[in-house]
Amino acid sequence: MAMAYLAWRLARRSCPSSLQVTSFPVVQLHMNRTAMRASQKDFENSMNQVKLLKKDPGNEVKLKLYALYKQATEGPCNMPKPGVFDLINKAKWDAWNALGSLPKEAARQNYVDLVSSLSPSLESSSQVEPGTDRKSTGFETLVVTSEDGITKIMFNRPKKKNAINTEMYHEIMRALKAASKDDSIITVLTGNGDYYSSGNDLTNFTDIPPGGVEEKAKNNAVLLREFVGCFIDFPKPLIAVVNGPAVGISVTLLGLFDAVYASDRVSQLLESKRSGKQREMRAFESSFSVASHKQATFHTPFSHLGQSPEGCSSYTFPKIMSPAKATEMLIFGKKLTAGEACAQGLVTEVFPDSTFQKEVWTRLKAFAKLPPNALRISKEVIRKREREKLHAVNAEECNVLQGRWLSDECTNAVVNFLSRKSKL
Ligand SMILES: CCCCCC/C=C/C(=O)SCCNC(=O)CCNC(=O)[C@H](O)C(C)(C)COP(=O)(O)OP(=O)(O)OC[C@H]1O[C@@H](n2cnc3c(N)ncnc32)[C@H](O)[C@@H]1OP(=O)(O)O
Repeated sequence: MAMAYLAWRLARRSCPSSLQVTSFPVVQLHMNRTAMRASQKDFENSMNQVKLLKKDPGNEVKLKLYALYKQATEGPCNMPKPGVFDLINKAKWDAWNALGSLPKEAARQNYVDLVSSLSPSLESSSQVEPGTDRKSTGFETLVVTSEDGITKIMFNRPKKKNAINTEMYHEIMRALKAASKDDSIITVLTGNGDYYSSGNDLTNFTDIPPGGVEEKAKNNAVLLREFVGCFIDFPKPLIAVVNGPAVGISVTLLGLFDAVYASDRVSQLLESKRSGKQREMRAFESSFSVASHKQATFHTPFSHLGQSPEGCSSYTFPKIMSPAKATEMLIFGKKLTAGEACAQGLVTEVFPDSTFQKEVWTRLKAFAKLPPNALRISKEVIRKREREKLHAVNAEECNVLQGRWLSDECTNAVVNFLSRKSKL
C-alpha cells in the first residue's frame, strides 16, 4: 500500500492538472499512468507531425514548440545564456527559460496540444502539393474545384511560379466564364505552390508567328484586352487568396477584385531582408526544419521590363492608394509587403501566416452562405458605375503595351531574363 501511495504522490506531483489524481483508487492511478504513456506516444506523433507541417507556423509558434520540446525532454533550461548578438540561440534560450520549472509531463502535454492546434495546416489546405501539376478535367494549367458554394480557380504551374502563359490566359477566361454561370456563390483565385503568380510568362514573347513581332504584339494586345475584360465584367464576388509572391498582371488585376486576402509573413521576412537580418531569419527557419514558404509580396516591375501598366491599374491604383503610391509601384517598381499593400488599400486584410488558410477559408465559406442574388445585385450596383470607364482604360492600356512590346527596352529586358540562367 505504501508503494501505491508513493506512486500516487509522485503521480499527483508530476501529473499535469488535466490528469490530476483526485482520489486514490489504484485503478484511477493506473488509468492516469496509461494516459501519461498515451501522452508520450502522442508526443512522439506530434514531433513527427511538426515535420509534416505544410504551412510554416510562424516564428512565435516555432519558438514555443522548441521550448516545450526541450522542457519535455530535458526539463528546466540548463543551457548557459547566449550572448546578445547570438540572436537565434538567445531567442531559443529565452523561450525555454521562460517555462521555468514546468514539469516534463505538462510540457509534453502542452506540446501535443499546440501541435494539434496547428492541425488545419497539417490537413491539406487549399494547396495541392507544390510540383504535382494535378490536372482538373478540362484544364492543363489550372485546378478548378467547386464546393461549399465556392468555385476555386487555382493557378497550377508551380514549377514556373504560376507564370501565365497563353494557354493559361485562355483557361482562366474559360474558368471565369463557367464560374459566372455555375451554382457557386463566390469565386476565388489562388496559387498552387509557393507563389501566387509571377505574372505574364515572358516566353509569351518568344513564339513569333509568320507575321513577325508586329503580329505577335497585336495578338497579345487582343488577348490581354479580352482577359482583363473578363475581370471587369465578372458578376459574382471575386476574391484573391494571395498565398505567396504576386508579380505583374497578377498584382494589377487585384484592383478589379472584390476582396484580397494575404498572410502576414511579409512583415517578418521581407522586412528582415531589408534590415539585413534575413540570414538570421533563414537560419532560424532552417533550425526548425519547416519548409520555408515565400513571403507574399506585391511587385509590378513594368519599367524594369520596358513595359507599362495593365489590368486597369493605371486607373484603379491611383484611386485605391493615391497617385504617389501608385507611381512608386507602377512606375518605379517598388515591391510591397502584405502589410504595406494593406495599408495602401490593395490588400483587404492580412492574416497571421500560421492560421492564414484556415481563417480565410472559414470566412469565405461564411460569405458563400449569403443570399446569392443580393451579392450579385450589390456588386452590380458598385461595378456598373465604373464598367464603361474600366473598359476604356483597358483598351488604352493594351494599345500602349502593344507599342511597348516592340521597343528595344522591352526586348532587351525579356532577353536578359530568359538568358539569365544560361550564363550560370
Ligand atoms: C498576352 C500577354 C499579356 C501581357 C500582360 C502584361 C503583363 C505584364 C507582367 O506580368 S510583367 C511581370 C512579368 N513577370 C516577371 O517579370 C517575373 C519574372 N520572374 C522572375 O523574376 C523570377 O522567376 C521570380 C522572382 C518570379 C522567381 O525567382 P526564383 O525564386 O529565383 O525562381 P526562378 O526564377 O528560378 O523561377 C522558377 C522557374 O519559373 C520560371 N519563371 C518564373 N517566372 C516566370 C515568368 N514570369 N515567365 C517565364 N518563366 C518564369 C523561371 O524561368 C524558372 O524556370 P526554369 O526552372 O529556369 O525552367
